[in-house]
Amino acid sequence: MTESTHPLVVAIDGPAGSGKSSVSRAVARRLGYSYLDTGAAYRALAWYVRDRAIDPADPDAVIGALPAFDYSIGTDPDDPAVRVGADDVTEAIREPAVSAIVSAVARIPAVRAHLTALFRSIAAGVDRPGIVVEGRDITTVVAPEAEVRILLTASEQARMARRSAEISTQSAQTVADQLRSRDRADSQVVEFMSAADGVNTVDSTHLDFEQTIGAVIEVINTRTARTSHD
Ligand SMILES: Nc1ncnc2c1ncn2[C@@H]1O[C@H](COP(=O)(O)OP(=O)(O)OP(=O)(O)O)[C@@H](O)[C@H]1O
Ligand SMILES: Nc1ccn([C@@H]2O[C@H](COP(=O)(O)O)[C@@H](O)[C@H]2O)c(=O)n1
Repeated sequence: MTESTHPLVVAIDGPAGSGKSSVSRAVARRLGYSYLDTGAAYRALAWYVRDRAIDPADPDAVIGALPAFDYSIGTDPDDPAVRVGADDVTEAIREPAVSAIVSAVARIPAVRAHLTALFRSIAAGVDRPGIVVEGRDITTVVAPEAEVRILLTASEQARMARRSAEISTQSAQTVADQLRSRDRADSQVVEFMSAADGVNTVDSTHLDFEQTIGAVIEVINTRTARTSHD
């Protein structure tokens, strides 16, 4: 067995509202790992484009905005602050107006290539022994060689109920419609509804939050024990 020189990568994908951010963050905290929310970068770009009145459906205009898009994110699970230039956009990127346009920005191949390179460089540079990276294409595109790859899923009904419990400013029906339409748009671009070869599925439909964290850590322990014996 040789000493690893790069942080152990735990890649987690899944549909909207499956618990990727909250569970990944909690798992990273428990294991003393870094945490990278890749959706935050797509959201921040959508926020930036909107802020500058650029049409998110115009790929050339969005690509033209990339060189000046000065993005940063914290990888400490206790402080994953998101900034664009001097603006702290941690809260703003969660607004429904950003959620409504993020899929249009995320479907542009040059945007995906730009952000994928950024994610890889952030993940390689962390100073903790591991990093949990979550999104839609982490197990398949961003880090297909990750030591641990997980599809975190839950039934549409469970995801909608959890999400609408968080959002008091919109009706349950509106929240459900938006979640469904974002998944539909995103799944035309990347596959995150079913697990790729070698990816472990954790279905949290009948698990509470704590049980889901436990199930993810169990996969990590199993996969890393196996890797260290290879
Ligand atoms: N197993 C679980 N049981 C109950 N609630 C959960 C569970 N997992 C996550 N949640 C809750 O579900 C909600 C959605 O979770 P989270 O925001 O982490 O999902 P997500 O996959 O990152 O969503 P999105 O892709 O839309 O950003 C949160 O309120 C979270 O606390
Ligand atoms: N790896 C990823 C991550 C996210 N996206 C796009 O960003 C949107 C927001 O992501 P959340 O995880 O915060 O919900 C998502 O709807 C996708 O459009 C992506 O394409 N790839």
